[in-house]
Amino acid sequence: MATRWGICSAGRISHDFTVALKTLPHEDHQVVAVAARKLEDAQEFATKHSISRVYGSYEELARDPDIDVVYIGVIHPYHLSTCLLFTNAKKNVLCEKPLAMNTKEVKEILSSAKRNDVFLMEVRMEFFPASVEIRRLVDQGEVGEVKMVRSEFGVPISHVPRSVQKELGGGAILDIGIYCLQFICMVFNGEKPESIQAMGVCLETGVDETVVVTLKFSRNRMAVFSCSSGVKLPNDAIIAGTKGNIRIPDHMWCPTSLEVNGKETQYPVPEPYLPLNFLNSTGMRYEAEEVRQCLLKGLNESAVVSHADSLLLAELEDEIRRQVGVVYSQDSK
Ligand SMILES: NC(=O)C1=CN([C@@H]2O[C@H](COP(=O)(O)OP(=O)(O)OC[C@H]3O[C@@H](n4cnc5c(N)ncnc54)[C@H](OP(=O)(O)O)[C@@H]3O)[C@@H](O)[C@H]2O)C=CC1
Ligand SMILES: O=C(O)[C@H](O)[C@H](O)[C@H](O)CO
Repeated sequence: MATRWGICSAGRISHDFTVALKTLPHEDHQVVAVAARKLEDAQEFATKHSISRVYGSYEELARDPDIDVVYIGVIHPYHLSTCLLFTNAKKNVLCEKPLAMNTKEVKEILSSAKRNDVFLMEVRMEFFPASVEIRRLVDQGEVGEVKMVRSEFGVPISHVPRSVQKELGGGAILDIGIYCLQFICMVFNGEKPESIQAMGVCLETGVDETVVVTLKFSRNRMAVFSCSSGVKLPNDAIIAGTKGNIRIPDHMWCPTSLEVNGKETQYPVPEPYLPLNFLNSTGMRYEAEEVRQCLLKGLNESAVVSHADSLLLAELEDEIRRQVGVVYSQDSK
């Protein structure tokens, strides 16, 4: 029996995720419905992706009994409301990053998933083949004890309204710095840092443009990352251990190659059948398959990206924003 997906929103990443799903066997994954705020947007999306069921509201999708899991691709400020809508409708959920605007919202989402006994996961980078290999190398001590992790993600996206306008969830940390945090948490296996120091500069809109963060972990291990919505950075990452290192040479948030002690290996993702909005988005197919496997086993969370992982990420995001001075309206509700 195929896993039947409903797509919430007809936006850019929803397009990419749908393309990613179509790279998987049809007998395993089927996109059966799409919902958007405007019916015409959903209809246009459905035509492009040959989706049979079309809804002009998220509520109609929530009422569709033939959906096994909903992919939420709305912008960050609407992750809470849509996660609550679908979990309360007993729907399993894969929600885009960041899971929500702050820790309080994440806790509300996680408790709703638990109360409704449904699966929920935040979109993360852990499932790319290159990320799977990184986890294997680190777990097996191939570079010795990891003592230092460095990462960066900078792209000039000040022209993207949702990346810079506070009411749309703008800010580098929640949009792109989150990948650096995910990477660090992945390498250090979800361990909470002993201390964190952040410094950043903000736009006139009150959201962070560029942030530099240092994290100290137990056993004198360190991590540092920088993110910026104002400039392009090399966007590589390195994991330095006592016996060697692993380097992600480019686009560390959607990795397709690794250099292990200087030896490079490619980990390609499938070619898309339609042009993508974002780099290497077909790599999201691997997370979709993780969802399917979890549902087949009757699990409500993935062991690879657990609810505790999402909670830690939100707590780190909150602390960085506190130190940098970024406050969203959602923080005072
Ligand atoms: N995993 C990844 O690689 C990526 C993840 N993302 C994440 O995905 C999410 C969406 O990003 P992206 O696709 O670029 O966003 P879009 O700007 O394409 O918006 C996505 C959808 O959000 C809804 N929306 C947009 N603006 C508003 C608004 N002002 N009020 C209410 N609803 C609105 C619309 O839904 P509708 O169609 O129903 O009208 C829209 O289609 C973000 O949270 C982002 O962090 C983004 C890029 C890559
Ligand atoms: O998740 C992402 O990859 C980011 O949202 C986008 O890549 C970034 O905002 C550039 O559009």
